[in-house]
Amino acid sequence: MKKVSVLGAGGWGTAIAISLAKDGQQVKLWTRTDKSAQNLNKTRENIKYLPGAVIPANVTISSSIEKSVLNSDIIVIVTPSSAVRRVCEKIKPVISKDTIIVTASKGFEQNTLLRMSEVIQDVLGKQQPVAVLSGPNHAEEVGREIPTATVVASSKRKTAEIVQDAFMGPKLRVYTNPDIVGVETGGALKNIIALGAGISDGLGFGDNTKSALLTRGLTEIARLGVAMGGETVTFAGLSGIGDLVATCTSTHSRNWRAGNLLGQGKTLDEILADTNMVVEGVKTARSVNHLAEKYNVEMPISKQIYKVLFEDKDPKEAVTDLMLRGKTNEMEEVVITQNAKW
Ligand SMILES: NC(=O)C1=CN([C@@H]2O[C@H](COP(=O)(O)OP(=O)(O)OC[C@H]3O[C@@H](n4cnc5c(N)ncnc54)[C@H](O)[C@@H]3O)[C@@H](O)[C@H]2O)C=CC1
Ligand SMILES: O=C(CO)COP(=O)(O)O
Repeated sequence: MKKVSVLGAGGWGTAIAISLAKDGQQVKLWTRTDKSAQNLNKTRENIKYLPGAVIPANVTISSSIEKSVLNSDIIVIVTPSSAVRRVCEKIKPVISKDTIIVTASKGFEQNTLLRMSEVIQDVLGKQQPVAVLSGPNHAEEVGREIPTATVVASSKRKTAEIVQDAFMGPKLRVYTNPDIVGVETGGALKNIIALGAGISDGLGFGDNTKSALLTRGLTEIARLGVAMGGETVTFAGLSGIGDLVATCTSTHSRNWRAGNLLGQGKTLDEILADTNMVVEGVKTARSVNHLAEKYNVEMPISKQIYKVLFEDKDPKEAVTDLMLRGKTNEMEEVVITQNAKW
């Protein structure tokens, strides 16, 4: 049995805590406010973020982050990506150098453009063992114990395998992968394409359109991911195409839902004001606008979505611009890499 702390009690943090507790781990779940801790303790249900899933008795819920991480073997950080640095700063004085830190948040840090695992090592040091958990994993389904598969990536095989053992169970199958960059970028970048898939559905377009968006979206995700150091083949796996399909085709997805409303004519401000949930793709679209420039890669779909989000571009005009973009060859610029190994 492992002692696992889950930091962040939104939908995904709650589902992770439930899944780990059902597999027999000793779980502590940290939530930001006293009020939220009291409510979760009283109802044993996260009514705001994951209604309908019972939080087992072997999950200890607290609003004290210090108490929540004390003596843990594994700490899973699953707040919105914008809060990951602050969370690391808070736990730094209390955690051991051997504790494995897992990031389950999908995004980049806005001002530094760092991946979440890089943010963690920036604060806690390069020696701290770090892993990334990412895959097609809607909290609503994991919380209801619907069979799901996911990936744990780490530069150290032992670290990945410890996390794999802790999470693996009859309802959650866990694969390991040495390609931390590929797994992490796939999980973050698909949120932008999910916004696009939602826009397409909101505009009343069809399956052909969405399939084109996903396929060409995957091309540009892999293009940037490989430029950042990821392996081509990772984007064909669960954290690449797998998560892209789950997110772009599901009404569970907050990114798809936000895009759908944009396609129907709502503004971004209206949409964000109307939800208490995090829509990571919005901030990621900003980061990727800079990352594409930094790595000198073409990301036409992400670029048009950026314009719709932040430059008031009419989504229909964005689609026309994508359709009439300069002619190209499907096989052009395909870069095959495979370097990451243990
Ligand atoms: N919901 C899902 O199915 C999945 C979500 N993720 C990722 O997990 C991360 C968290 O998402 P969800 O759990 O869905 O969030 P959510 O939208 O369900 O709820 C957000 C949670 O974050 C908390 N929060 C907000 N600001 C915070 C801060 N500064 N410090 C600590 N907590 C803060 C809120 O109190 C709330 O509990 C995101 O990066 C998301 O992309 C990854 C896989 C699946
Ligand atoms: O990452 C997810 C599923 O794997 C959840 O996606 P959303 O953040 O769009 O809900």
